[in-house]
Amino acid sequence: MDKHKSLSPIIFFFFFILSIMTITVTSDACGPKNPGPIVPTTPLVKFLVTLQETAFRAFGPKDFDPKLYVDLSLKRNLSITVEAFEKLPKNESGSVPAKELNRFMEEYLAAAEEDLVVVSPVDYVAEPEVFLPKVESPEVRAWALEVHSLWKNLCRKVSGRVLEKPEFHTLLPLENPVIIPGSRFREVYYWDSYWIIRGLLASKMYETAKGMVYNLISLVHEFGYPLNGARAYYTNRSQPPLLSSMVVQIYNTTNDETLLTKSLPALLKEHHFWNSGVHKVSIQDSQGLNHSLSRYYARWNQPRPESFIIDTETASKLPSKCAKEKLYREMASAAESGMDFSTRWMRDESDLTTLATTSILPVDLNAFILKARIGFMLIFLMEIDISILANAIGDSVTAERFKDASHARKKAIDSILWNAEKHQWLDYWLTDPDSSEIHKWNASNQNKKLYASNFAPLWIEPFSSDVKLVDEVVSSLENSGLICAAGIATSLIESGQQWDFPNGWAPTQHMIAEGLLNSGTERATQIARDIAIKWTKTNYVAFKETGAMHEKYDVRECGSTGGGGEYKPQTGFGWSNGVVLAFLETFGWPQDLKLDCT
Ligand SMILES: OC[C@H]1O[C@H](O[C@H]2O[C@H](CO)[C@@H](O)[C@H](O)[C@H]2O)[C@H](O)[C@@H](O)[C@@H]1O
Repeated sequence: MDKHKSLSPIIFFFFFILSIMTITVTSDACGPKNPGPIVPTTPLVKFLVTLQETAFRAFGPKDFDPKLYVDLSLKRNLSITVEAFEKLPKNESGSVPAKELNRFMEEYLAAAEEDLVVVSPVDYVAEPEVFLPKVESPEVRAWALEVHSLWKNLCRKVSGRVLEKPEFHTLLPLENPVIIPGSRFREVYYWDSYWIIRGLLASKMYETAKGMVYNLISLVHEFGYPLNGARAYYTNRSQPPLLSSMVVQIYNTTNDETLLTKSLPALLKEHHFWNSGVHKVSIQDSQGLNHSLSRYYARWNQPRPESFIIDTETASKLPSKCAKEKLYREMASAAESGMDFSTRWMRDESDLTTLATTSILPVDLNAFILKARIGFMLIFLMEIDISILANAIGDSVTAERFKDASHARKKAIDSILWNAEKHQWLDYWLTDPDSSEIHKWNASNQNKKLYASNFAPLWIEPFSSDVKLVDEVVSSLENSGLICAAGIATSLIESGQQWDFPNGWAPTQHMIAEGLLNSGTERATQIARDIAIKWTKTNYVAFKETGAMHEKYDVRECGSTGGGGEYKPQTGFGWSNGVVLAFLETFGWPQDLKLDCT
C-alpha cells in the first residue's frame, strides 16, 4: 500500500511529462516549422470577418448567415469605417448592442446585393428557335420555358461602383454578365458554371455562355487559376477544373475558333496549377511504375471568411493552434473539391474535425484533369480537351504533349484508383500526405466506401468507350443502391454533411447519366434515361409545389427538396436549371410519359 502511495507522484510526473511531449509532438506534426502555402487575404475581408463575429454576438444564432457579412461593401474608406467601428459602445458582456450595430451598418456599409446589378441577358428571348426539339409533352414544354425564363432572375453584372472602387468590395470586378447559382450565392461559382453553361446552350444563349468563360479566363490570368467564386475571400482556392469542358461544349455548338485561341493559354496555365506544387502527388504502383496524380489543396489555414464563426466553433475542441490550422486548411480544401462537406474527406465519418482532404487522391478530380485518376478522374478529362483544342488551332506539338499526358493519366487512374473486385474507381488515402518522396501504392489505402464519385470516370471517353469495362461498372452501379426514387444519391452514409445521403446534386446526376449515355450500350443508355427522368420529375414536382428550383434534392422521394437555404418562388438555382434543360435537350420527353411521381 505504502509503496503504491510513494509511487503515485512519480506516475503522475511521468504522465505529466508524457502529456507535454504529446502536445509538443502534435504541434510539430501540425507543421509550425512548415506551415504550408498561404494566399494572404485583404484588409477588407479581415474587417468584415470581425464584423461577422461582432454581429453574431449582437444578433444571436437565429437565421444568422455568416456569408452575408463578408458580402457587404464599404460606403467610405476602410480606415474611417474601422475607426467608427472601434468606437461602438459595448455592453457588460463586451458585445456591441444590436441597435448600435444596426445603426453603424446602415451608415457605413452597403447591402450585400448592391454591388451587383440584375440585367436581362443580351441573348435571352422568351421562346428560342428550335427550343428542346425532343420535348413533345405540352406540360413539359411550358415548364421548360418557365425554367428558361429564370435565367433572367439569375443574371448579374458587376455594378459600376465596384469598377470605380474595387477596394470597397469583396466582389471581384468581372467584365461580362454572369449567371449566379442564386439564393445566398450572389456571385459566380467555378464548377457551377459548367452545368449553367450546358443549360444556356440548350437555351441558345451563346453570348452569355461565352462571356462567363471569358470571365473565368480573366481570373486565370490574374490569379493563375479560376477561383472557387468571384470574391476576394475565395482567392486561396479553385474548384473542380471544368473550364476546358466548358470551352469544348461551347465550341462544339458554335464553332467559334476565337474562343479556342483565347482560351488555350489560360487552360495551359490552369493545367500547370493542378499538376505542380502542392496539388501534384507522385506515386509508385504495385509493378514499380511511377505515376503523377492530383489532389485538392487550398492555400489557406484559417477559418473560411464566409463561414468564420462556424469553422471556429468546429475547431474549438482541438487541442492546439496548429491542429486548428491544419483543420482549417482541410476545410478550405474540401471547399476546393466543391463537396463541402462529405465523409469522403473525413477519417471518422461522425467527426468533422477529422477532415483530411489533402491526404486523398480523388477519383473525380483526376478524371476531370484526364477530364485527369476519378478524384484523379477529373484531371484526366482536362488533358483530353486541351489536346482537341490545340489540334483545332493547328498546334500539333501541344496536342501531342497532351495526348501523351492523357495516356499517362489514364494509366495512373487504372493502376492507382481502379478496384477490380468492386468494379469501381476508389479514392486513395496517402499514408504520409506531407512527404515529398514518391508514395508507394498499397491496396488497403483505397477507400472502399461507396460514393457516386466512384463512377465519375464513366464520364471520360477512354473509359466510356470500353464496352467490357462499362458493363462491369454498370452492374456495380445498379447493385450499389445509389440509384434512388429521385436520382443518384451522393453516398449512402447519413452523416448530416450536405454532400452525403440523402442529398442528390445536379452535377452528380448529369455527369453519371451522360457518361452512361456516351458508353452507348443498351443497358447503360436505359439507366442514363432512368436517372434523367427521375431527376427531371423531382425538379418538376418540387417546382410546382414551391415555385422555385432548389440547390439539391432529397433522393429518397420524388419531388422532395433537400431543405436548407431559402428558395423563394420564381427563383431558379443555376445548376438545377442547367441540368434540367440539358437533360430535356438530350433525352426529350414523350407526350405519354407521366410527370407525377407514380
Ligand atoms: O458558404 C459555404 C460554402 O459555399 C459554397 O459551397 C456550396 O455552394 C457552391 C455554389 O453553389 C457550390 O459550388 C459548392 O459545391 C457547394 O458546396 C462555396 O463553394 C464554398 O467554398 C463555401 O465555403
